[in-house]
Amino acid sequence: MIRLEHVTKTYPKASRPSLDDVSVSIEKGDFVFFIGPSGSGKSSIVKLMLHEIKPNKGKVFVNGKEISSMRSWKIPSFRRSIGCVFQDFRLLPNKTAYENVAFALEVIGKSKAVARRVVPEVLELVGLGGKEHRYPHELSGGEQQRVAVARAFVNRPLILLADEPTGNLDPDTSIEIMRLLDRINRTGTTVVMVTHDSNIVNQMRRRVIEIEGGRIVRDQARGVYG
Ligand SMILES: Nc1ncnc2c1ncn2[C@@H]1O[C@H](COP(=O)(O)OP(=O)(O)OP(=O)(O)O)[C@@H](O)[C@H]1O
Repeated sequence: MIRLEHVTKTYPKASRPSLDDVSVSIEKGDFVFFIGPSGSGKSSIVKLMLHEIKPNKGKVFVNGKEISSMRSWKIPSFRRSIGCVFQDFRLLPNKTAYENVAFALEVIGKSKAVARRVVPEVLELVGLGGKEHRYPHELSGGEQQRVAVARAFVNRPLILLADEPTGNLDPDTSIEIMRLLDRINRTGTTVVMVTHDSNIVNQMRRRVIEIEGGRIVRDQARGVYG
């Protein structure tokens, strides 16, 4: 599903690589945590997977395609095929929960009729039934993140990337968001999550890949934070 082959990434003006000869393979349906100290290269891995940055050396394969050589006009639709959730939710502030989720369908050309059928379903799934018409500022942080998860999942992506999705949430709310990601994973979606949250990692007991100084130092099935 996702494969990095000997990937090295050195940002312009940097004196040393942020990722140094990283190779990793993530299968369909996996649930993977990327952990490691601040600045170790975790977000850079997510950015490579989304083709937001390009490797200096090595190859990145997503869904069987080598994305490092993808034509630029194909990149927007490629990105839309991956669900993304971030620490800061990134909802559109002037759109309701319903509209935020419906917007993800609109941009891939789905009709309003499809949105009317699918959006309430997915908002129900994330536990926001009845709050469809609230604006982000009328929702708690946890609820906003649920909207973001609904938006990421509404197109039933094969891959969901989550960069510190619980970073702004309290422990109980974080666990609720993890339950959702776990449910999504059980539908067959591959979930890749960057986190500093040791409790979450220790509770979930999924694959843990630890990065330090741009290199993979541990790759453990059913791992702990360490
Ligand atoms: N656009 C950039 N230009 C130059 N250097 C960058 C850029 N983005 C990241 N870096 C550097 O690359 C290294 C890895 O950064 P990255 O954001 O991948 O780390 P991270 O593990 O996600 O950190 P954190 O946990 O703090 O979010 C850091 O040393 C960072 O300073």
